Amino acid sequence: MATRKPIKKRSVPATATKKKAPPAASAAKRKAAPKVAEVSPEESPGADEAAAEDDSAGDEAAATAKSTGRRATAQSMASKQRDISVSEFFAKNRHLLGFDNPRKALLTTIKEAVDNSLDACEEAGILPEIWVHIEQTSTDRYKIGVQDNGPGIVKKQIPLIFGKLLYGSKFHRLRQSRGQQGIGISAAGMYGVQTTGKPVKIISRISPKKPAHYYEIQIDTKRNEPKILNGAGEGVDIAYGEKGAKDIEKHGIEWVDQPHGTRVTIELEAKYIRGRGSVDEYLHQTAIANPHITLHYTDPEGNVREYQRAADKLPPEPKEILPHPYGVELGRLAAMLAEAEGMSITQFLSTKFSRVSPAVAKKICTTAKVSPRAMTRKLGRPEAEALYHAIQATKIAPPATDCICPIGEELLLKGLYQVVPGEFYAAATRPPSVYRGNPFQIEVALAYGGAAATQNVDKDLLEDLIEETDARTIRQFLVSTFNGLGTDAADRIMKAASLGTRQAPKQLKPKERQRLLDAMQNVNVAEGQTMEVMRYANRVPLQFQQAACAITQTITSTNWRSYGLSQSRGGMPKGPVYIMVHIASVWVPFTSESKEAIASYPEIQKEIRLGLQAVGRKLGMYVRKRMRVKQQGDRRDIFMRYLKEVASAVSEVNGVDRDGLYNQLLTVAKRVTADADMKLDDRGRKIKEPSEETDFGENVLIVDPKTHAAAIKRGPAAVAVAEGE
Ligand SMILES: Nc1ncnc2c1ncn2[C@@H]1O[C@H](COP(=O)(O)OP(=O)(O)OP(=O)(O)O)[C@@H](O)[C@H]1O
Repeated sequence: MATRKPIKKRSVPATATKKKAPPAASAAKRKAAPKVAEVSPEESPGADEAAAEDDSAGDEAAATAKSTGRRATAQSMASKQRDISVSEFFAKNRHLLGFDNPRKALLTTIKEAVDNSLDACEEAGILPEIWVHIEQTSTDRYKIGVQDNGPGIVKKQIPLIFGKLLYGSKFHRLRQSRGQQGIGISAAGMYGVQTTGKPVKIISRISPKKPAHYYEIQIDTKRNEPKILNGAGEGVDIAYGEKGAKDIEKHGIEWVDQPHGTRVTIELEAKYIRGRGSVDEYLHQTAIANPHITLHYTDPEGNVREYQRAADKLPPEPKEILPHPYGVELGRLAAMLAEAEGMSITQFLSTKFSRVSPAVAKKICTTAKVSPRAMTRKLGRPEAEALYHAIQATKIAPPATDCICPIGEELLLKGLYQVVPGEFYAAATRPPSVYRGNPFQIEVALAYGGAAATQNVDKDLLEDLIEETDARTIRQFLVSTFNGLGTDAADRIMKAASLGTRQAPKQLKPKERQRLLDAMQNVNVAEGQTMEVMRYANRVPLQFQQAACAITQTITSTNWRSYGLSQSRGGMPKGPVYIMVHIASVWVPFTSESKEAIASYPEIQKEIRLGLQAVGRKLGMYVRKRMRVKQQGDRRDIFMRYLKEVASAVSEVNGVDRDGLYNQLLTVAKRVTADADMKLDDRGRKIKEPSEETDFGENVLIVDPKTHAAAIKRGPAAVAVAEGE
């Protein structure tokens, strides 16, 4: 921003400020551009000069335009050129931050607050416990409250964190975290203020020995600065005990009493809809990828869902690293050299970059023909360029990788198994790799098949499930009760049962219930099913812009036919498959500030492909094996159908003992179709015949889908995670 001032000054020619304009033209200019006249000097450092020049430049512009017949002149354009506040920019372009519609606004707000809470807890070494409460305050308004048991925020930082865009602790460091830009929560607060006029309310406590602080904040978009509305601009302390509790209630907020932590409350224009891209889906997927968190979620209808932690250990702490020299571009290198005061080149290279020892630094200097003892600030542009090329030409060890923490194959398998029904699971964590000097790591997990849970339901169970559900329609009942059953499959079941889409499950007559049961047992729901993809970046689920994401693009460009799935060219593979892809990195390259899709860096795509291939190969082995079992089973059925007749006919012709011959033929038939009896253990190995063993390798799980606990979700809460209407 600061760099704009001299540019603007230079762009206004001296003549423009000297000429006196006729009064009539000046008035016309003011009328035509009221916005320019509104700018305050504080808002734009160059605005005062611009305002002074405004009249004369505008007048001259009008005169020149008249004489030349042009619409605008350089001078008239110069009078309109000024600084843009970052908040004003994002207020106008809120879609860039994920606030393009009321439904997404609700999700983005919760996501920013929850991600911050998780980051803060993990950084402080605290097992996270998070409370999320969504409350509807009018037809199109919701109040969201997100609290954590994190370290809290010191008093003076609270206004800056929640009332200033581009302010944060994560942007300038290279360390794996969910947030990285310093925009998220303040943008959510700004959206709330803009759509409802209500301030952001924050309570934070940093120690049980100190009172909590309470602030009501509004962002001043013109200046990108916080405006504190309570306590005469200072915020207030919340007293202990009864009095504090009453104060909290008076302010229309909540606080689950904790020795330390932060709660943010934002009221905003929003829409709550379940299903794909919903808050429910985000929280559910967050729980899968973060087994160490406990989450209490109260939705707008008052349903409370608890996700208890499955792991009592925090993920290892990611280390902060220095930039790797290979990833630093020329401009950045020149800026770093200029900033480094009182340092020799060798000192500079070995302290500001990772993997550069003094010996490597010397080598770089020799290649660049620069003295290793030269002081950084004495270097000109040609030396900086020579150093840049020398860095690229010098062999430097790849960046350290303890700065990234993958989820790990075992937890990936566990997480996927808990929520996705299937019979075959495989996971692969790739070794760390690097793009533009930034370390990253790719993980892929896959769940396949399992007879549809709908086919294992009998009459009594169906009655119980209908009794328990609070779904309003049959479609909602099917989708919410049977995990992995999409709306397409639900529609096919309803069609086969000749039931209407709006019928309520509890109102079905006995005959209709029977038709529903028959259809559930007979419709092949796996047919036409498309692979479901769950994308994650630093353990945060990505729910939008699927097509623009490097993960989706790599999945569709991988050949899944060789792994036993059908796939049209460049399309999503077909089959009952769930795939989860996670990128962990010190800097995730998102395609936009709303952090919804990963940019297609070739290094990242290559790693994703290798991860997909690793689980794909195991899937291929399993699918082929399963097909062989089925083929041999069909073959044996045919033999069995005719063996008795063959034995009788032969006995009639040559008089051999019919039963003896039948038993002999039976033994032969069983032997030649032995694969039909093949049973696999939970690692995918064939049981009984060790000689023909197939090795699926590590991190594969094979289960009996009929006994899968995740297949059927019971009770009213199940509807809450269902596909939306
Ligand atoms: N609940 C919290 N507890 C402690 N510190 C927090 C909390 N929420 C936010 N912060 C601090 O406020 C900073 C700004 O948060 P903000 O959401 O605006 O950006 P970010 O998380 O750094 O990046 P991004 O824009 O990518 O989300 C964070 O970097 C963190 O230091």
